[in-house]
Amino acid sequence: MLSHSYNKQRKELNTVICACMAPPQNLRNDGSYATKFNSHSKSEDLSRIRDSEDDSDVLIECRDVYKSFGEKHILRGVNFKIRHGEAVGIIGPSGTGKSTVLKIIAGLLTPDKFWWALHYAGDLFLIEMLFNEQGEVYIRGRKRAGLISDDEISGLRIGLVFQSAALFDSLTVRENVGFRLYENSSMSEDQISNLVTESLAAVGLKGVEDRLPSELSGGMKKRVALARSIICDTTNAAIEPEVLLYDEPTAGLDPIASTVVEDLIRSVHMKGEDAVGEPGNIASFVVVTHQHSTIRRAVDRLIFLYEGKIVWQGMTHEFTTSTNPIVRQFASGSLDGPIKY
Ligand SMILES: Nc1ncnc2c1ncn2[C@@H]1O[C@H](COP(=O)(O)OP(=O)(O)OP(=O)(O)O)[C@@H](O)[C@H]1O
Repeated sequence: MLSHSYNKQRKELNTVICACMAPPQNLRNDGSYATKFNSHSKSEDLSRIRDSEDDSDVLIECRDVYKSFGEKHILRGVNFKIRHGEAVGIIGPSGTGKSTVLKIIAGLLTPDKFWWALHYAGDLFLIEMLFNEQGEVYIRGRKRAGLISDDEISGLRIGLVFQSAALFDSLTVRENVGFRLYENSSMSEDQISNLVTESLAAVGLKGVEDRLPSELSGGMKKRVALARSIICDTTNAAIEPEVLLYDEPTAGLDPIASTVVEDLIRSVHMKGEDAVGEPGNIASFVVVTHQHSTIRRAVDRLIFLYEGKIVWQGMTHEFTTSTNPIVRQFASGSLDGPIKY
C-alpha cells in the first residue's frame, strides 16, 4: 500500500524523478522495441575493445563536447567512447568537469559553447555574448538533440546514480525504489513490491522496504539508490540494455563500506553476479571517483579529465605506471607538478 505522502507528492516528485532517473524508453520510431546486444565474453581484452576500429558496440560517444557556465569554460572539447560491456572510470582534479560530463550524457545538461563576459567601460557595463559550436553526444550512433525527454533517443536506458543517493525523504524505501514502475508501468502494486524486494536483495538489503531514508545509514542509502537504478519492468517484452552513471558512489564512506559499494557496482554489471547469484543487467557503467580503491576495484579503463580536456586514457593497471606528469602527480598526491591548486 502506497503511503499518504506518496500520493500527495507524486505529481511534483514525478517531474523531478523523470529528470533524474527515468531514461528514454526502448522504443524505436516505428514503435517496436530495440533488440538485445550481443554480449562480449567475460575474458574479452578491454584494451582490444578500446583500440577497435569497429564502432558497432559503441553505446555512448562524446564528440568535441564543450560546456560553459557563464564565464567559466568547463569542458573544452571532450572526446571519448563507451563501449558495450565496459567499466570506465572518469578521474581528475576537483572542479574539472567530471560530474558535468555525466550530466551531459544523462541528458540533464546540454553541451554548449555559449558564454558571456561582463566588461566595464566608463559608466557602462557591457555584456559580451558568444554562441559557437557545442559538440555532440551520440547514443548508440544517434545524435542526442535535446534533454532527457528527447523521444528520438531510443534503445538505451541511461541511469544516473547521484553522489547524495537523492532519495525522497518523505517516501519509504519501497516507494523510492519502485517509483519509476509505479509511475510508468502497468504493473500491479504487488508485482512492483516483489520486484522492489528482489532489487533490494540484489544489493544485499533485506526487510528495509517500509523504512524512511532517514532511518538508513549512508552506505544503506547508496545501496537503495543502486537498487532503484537497477529495477526494471519485467512485463516489458524486450530486455533493455542499460548504462549506469555513478557520481562519486563511495564518497564519504568508510573503507569497508566503500568496498561493499565497489563490489555491488561490479555485481550488477553484465559480467558480474548480484547478491542472489543472478547475472547483472547493466551493459556498461561509468564511475566518477576520487577514491583509489574505487579506481582499482570497480573499473577496467580510466579517462583522465583536466582543465576541460581528456589528457590521458588507459587501463586501470596502467594508471600508477603512467609517465604522463599530470597523471603521475595525481596518482601520488604530490603538490609538485603541473596541477596547481
Ligand atoms: N549548474 C552550474 N552552474 C554554474 N556552475 C556550475 C554548475 N555546475 C557545475 N558548475 C561548475 O563547473 C565546474 C565543474 O563542476 P563539476 O561538478 O563538473 O566538477 P567535478 O570535476 O565533478 O568536481 P568534484 O571532483 O569536485 O566533484 C565547477 O567549477 C562548478 O562550480
